[in-house]
Order: sequence, then C-alpha cells, then structure tokens
Amino acid sequence: MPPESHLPAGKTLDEQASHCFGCSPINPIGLQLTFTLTTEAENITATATVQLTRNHEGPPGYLHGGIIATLMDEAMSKLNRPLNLIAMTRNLEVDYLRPCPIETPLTLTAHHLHREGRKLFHSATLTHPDGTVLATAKGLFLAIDPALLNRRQP
Ligand SMILES: CCCCCCCCCCCCCCCC(=O)SCCNC(=O)CCNC(=O)[C@H](O)C(C)(C)COP(=O)(O)OP(=O)(O)OC[C@H]1O[C@@H](n2cnc3c(N)ncnc32)[C@H](O)[C@@H]1OP(=O)(O)O
Repeated sequence: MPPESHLPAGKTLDEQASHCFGCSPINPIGLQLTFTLTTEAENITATATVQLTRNHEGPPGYLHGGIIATLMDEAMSKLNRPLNLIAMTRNLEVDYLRPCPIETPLTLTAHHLHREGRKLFHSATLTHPDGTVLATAKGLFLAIDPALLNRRQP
C-alpha cells in the first residue's frame, strides 16, 4: 500500500516531515538540502549540490564529520520514496577520505544498490568540484509500517 494512504486524515507525508533537519525548506537551522531524483527502474539516484558555511565547520575550513554523516544519511533516505517505502536508517558507515571544504559547491549523490525484503541497501558519495571523491558511505535502511512513524509524533 502506498505510504501516503497510512497517514492521519489531512496530513501529508511532507507535512509530517516539515522540520527535517536535512531537507526542510522552513527549518531555519537545518541544511535545507534540495535533491534531484532519478527514478528509472534500475537506477534510483538522488543528487544535490551542497555548499555549507562556517556554521557547519569542524576543522578550520572544513565540514564537521557529523555533518558529513548527516549529508550521507539524508541523501540515501531520499531513495526510499521512489521505492514507495517509509524507511529509517538502521546502519550508516562513512569513510572520510579527504577533508571536505566549506564554502565550496560539493556534489552529494546517493544510489540504491539492492533490496532484501525490508532491508534497503544504499550508497552515497560526496565529491569536490575537481572530481576528487571526499567521502563515501553505505546505508542500511529498514522499511517500517508508517503507523509506527505516526506513533512517534508528539
Ligand atoms: C524516516 C521517516 C521518513 C518519513 C518520510 C519523510 C521524508 C522526508 C524526511 C526524510 C527524513 C529522513 C532522515 C534521514 C533518515 C534517518 O535519519 S531516520 C533516523 C535515524 N534512525 C533511527 O532513528 C532508527 C532507529 N531504529 C529503529 O527504530 C529500529 O532499529 C528500526 C530501524 C525500525 C529497525 O528495527 P526492527 O524492525 O526491529 O529491525 P531489526 O530487527 O533491528 O533489524 C532488521 C534486520 O536488519 C539486520 N541488520 C541490522 N544491522 C545490520 C547491518 N549492519 N548489516 C546487515 N544487516 C543488519 C538485522 O540482522 C535484521 O535482519 P533479519 O533478522 O530481519 O534478517
């Protein structure tokens, strides 16, 4: 059954998720990421250009590692809706290959790899404009019953 059909009357999925730290356009302290989705059968991909500031700094001039993990998590989470599933991150693994500069338009890309029942296996990369891969990630997302999500709402 499509995820939207499980929601309380009058509340869309986007309304429920309206303050997501990663992608909400109205969360003033969020990252406000905007993704482009490719949803061909064998190629489900989410891509965003990410240019963050000193507000997200760890080492001087570079992104905080936790923010990088958030970027990876958020990008991979965007692959779940094209699969017509509500899913939560169960496992996230990040390889920090090179420092990720702030104030630089980095490319964030996530790919759906494969699915085993409820288990969705995704990957993500963060790439410098010169083509250097700065970080890679693998994510395991678990499809959940959307009613469970509703119970978690305050
Ligand atoms: C999120 C809602 C969006 C709503 C739509 C709005 C969209 C726009 C907003 C987007 C927002 C997104 C934001 C970013 C995505 C988050 O960040 S979500 C937040 C972070 N994640 C969480 O808080 C999840 C917390 N964890 C949980 O609630 C529960 O662990 C879960 C994920 C529901 C899974 O629980 P469970 O169903 O009890 O599953 P569990 O038995 O623990 O494991 C399932 C299977 O995975 C296997 N497994 C576990 N770890 C591993 C591993 N490392 N490798 C291989 N297998 C493993 C287990 O062995 C098990 O296998 P089986 O025995 O079933 O074969």
